[in-house]
Amino acid sequence: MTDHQQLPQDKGLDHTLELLKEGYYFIMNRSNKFDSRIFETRLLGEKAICLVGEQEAKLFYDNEKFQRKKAAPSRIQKTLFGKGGVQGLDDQEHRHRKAMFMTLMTDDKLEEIRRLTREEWRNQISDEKHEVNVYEAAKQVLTRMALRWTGIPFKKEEAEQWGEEFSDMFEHAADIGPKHWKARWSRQRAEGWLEDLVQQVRKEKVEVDQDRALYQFSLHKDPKGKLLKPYIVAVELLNLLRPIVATAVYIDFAVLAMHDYPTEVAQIRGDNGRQFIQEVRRFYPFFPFTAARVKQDFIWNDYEFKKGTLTLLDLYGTNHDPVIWDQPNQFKPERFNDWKSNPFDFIPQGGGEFDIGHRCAGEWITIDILNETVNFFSKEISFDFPDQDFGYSMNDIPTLPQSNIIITNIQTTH
Ligand code: HEM
Repeated sequence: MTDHQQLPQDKGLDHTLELLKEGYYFIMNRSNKFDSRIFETRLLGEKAICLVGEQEAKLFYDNEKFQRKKAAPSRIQKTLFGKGGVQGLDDQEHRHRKAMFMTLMTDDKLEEIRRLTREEWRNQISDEKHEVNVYEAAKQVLTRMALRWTGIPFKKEEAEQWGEEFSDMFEHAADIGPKHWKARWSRQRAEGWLEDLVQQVRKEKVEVDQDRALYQFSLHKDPKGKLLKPYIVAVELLNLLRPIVATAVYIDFAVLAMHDYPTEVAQIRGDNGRQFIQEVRRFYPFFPFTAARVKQDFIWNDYEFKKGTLTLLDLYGTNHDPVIWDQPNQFKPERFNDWKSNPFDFIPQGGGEFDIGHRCAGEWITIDILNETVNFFSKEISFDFPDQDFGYSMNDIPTLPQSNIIITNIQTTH
């Protein structure tokens, strides 16, 4: 018997099917039912603790209490993350690898992200076009931008194929059946291609810009002073390429927001784009939650956490937590006018610190891509929204507007 409080328990043998059915609402539904920001459930045959809220995020990002080793399910590793990448590392090894990513996030390199995004949107929609599928166009724009930014040589006609493979990894990560296998196959192909490229860079058989990720990752040394294995470099390059292309999901939602909240478009034109983008990242669903394991036994708020227990932090739920957000289910960019954020309240891309924690390495890149894109759509082109299904489901992960957002009668205005 324990003297500590019992965690509210989601009764039943396993709740994986409910997770698939309830999608983004799975943790919130139970948190509301138990009137508790912490509860216990069972997923994929094991006990899991679920957390939602700011204080709970603070707990989750405490490196003394949680670790990432073996936190991601194997099927997600084989599609979304890859094996041996930064997401699954801890402590000194994690800090060292994360620094490899964060040294790319300089003002100059972010400025280049903005310039390349602008250029590639202009290339994509250079002439008047009758109809554009925004999601598909965004993936193509971002694939070319990401390959250029990382310094990866490619032929123009190959870009679309690479874009499809990068997309398979995040579009079908949680699927079962043939789509899952397609995602695995895409990852294997992309890793193989990048591994070869890394070997060529090391043997100086290909000319590459030394300032770019391809070169820097290829020659990066681990804490023991050894070069990373080529397949690990490939996994980490995909940790840049894949999520840059995944930003197409937010782009699609940003254009949906331009349709659903037309008064806000005037605000963007008046240079209030940043608040609009932050609200897109808060309001629309993308990553439902993130996972870690208890590093060592500890007590928190009189609840016992046992070493090794899988623990999920609800990112979507925390971004819709009424304790943090006034009218969380309303789209209100002005809430960010005077917003004083801390590392644990606004967490669409994870919380905590960038350098010592697992917060998304590409958060600034994401904001810059969205900024340029929203500027392009609101200031450089005019277009119409034909009739289409603007709805999106809350149980597909990741979800998208049913129609992918189609725009017609596109004219450049500059
Ligand atoms: C589409 C927008 C994006 C979303 C929604 C997103 C979301 C996330 C989330 C939820 C995490 C995990 C946080 C955690 O487990 O605590 C993460 C980690 C990461 N993201 Fe992103 N991300 C996005 C864009 C990017 C971009 C553009 C890049 C790189 C250019 C990137 C690179 C990474 C890396 C390397 C990690 C692992 C960090 C670590 O484990 O220390 N992400 N992202």
